[in-house]
Order: sequence, then structure tokens, then C-alpha cells
Amino acid sequence: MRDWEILEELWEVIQDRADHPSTGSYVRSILTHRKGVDKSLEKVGEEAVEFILAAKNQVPERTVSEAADLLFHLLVAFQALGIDPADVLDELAARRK
Ligand SMILES: N=c1c2ncn([C@@H]3O[C@H](COP(=O)(O)OP(=O)(O)OP(=O)(O)O)[C@@H](O)[C@H]3O)c2ncn1[C@@H]1O[C@H](COP(=O)(O)O)[C@@H](O)[C@H]1O
Repeated sequence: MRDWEILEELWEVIQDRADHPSTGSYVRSILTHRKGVDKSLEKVGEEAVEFILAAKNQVPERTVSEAADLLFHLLVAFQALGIDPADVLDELAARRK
């Protein structure tokens, strides 16, 4: 079983793509898209719907795959919006009862 470090690693890759030109990079293509932030938000919405449909249709493998797409695109949207995932984690920690 993998631990949560993959999310941290992925965040570092996304930041690297934001900071450096990289031909053929999917992340960079979203971050530099002419619609900018809207493109990343559109992808989050799209992947959320695909996740819900897979879950409702009870297709476990597809649901896991769509969940991965959703988490990935959420991180890309954080980058586009200038949100630090650490702030989101702090928010969750602050809600612990
Ligand atoms: N985890 C991912 C990842 N998950 C999904 N995707 C891409 O997200 C897209 C999913 O969009 P869709 O399912 O909507 O497919 P699509 O219709 O072709 O996409 P659009 O044309 O609508 O954008 C696909 O092109 C996938 O390749 C990802 N692309 C990259 N990563 C990670 O990001 C890293 C950096 O990627 P690059 O920026 O491409 O170097 C990679 O090493 C991976 O670790």
C-alpha cells in the first residue's frame, strides 16, 4: 500500500512544471492555457462528474481511476489559483475534534 507521499511528490512536479517550460507537459498545457484558471477548474468539474458516474455505476476500478484524475486535477487547480495545499491540510487539522 502506498502512503500519502505520492501527493507531495506530485505537488512538487506540478510546481516544477509551473516554473519551467516543458514541451509535451500536460500540466504546463493547463497552467498556460489561454483560459488560465478556468481551464483547471473546468477539469476539476469534469473529473468530479466522471468520478461520481463511475461510483454510481459501481465500477470499482474506474472509480479509483477517476478519483486519481480528480485528486491530480485538484492539485493542478491549486497551483493555478495560488493555493498552498499545506493550508488545506491545516484547515482539515483544525477541524479535528
Ligand atoms: N497524474 C497525472 C495525470 N493524471 C491524468 N493525467 C492526464 O489528464 C488527462 C485526463 O484528461 P481526460 O481524461 O479528460 O482526457 P482528455 O479528454 O484527453 O483531456 P482534455 O483534452 O480534456 O484535457 C489525460 O491527458 C491524462 O494523461 C495526468 N497527467 C500527468 N500526471 C502526473 O503529472 C506529472 C507531470 O506530467 P506532465 O506535465 O505531462 O509532464 C506526470 O509525471 C504524472 O505524475
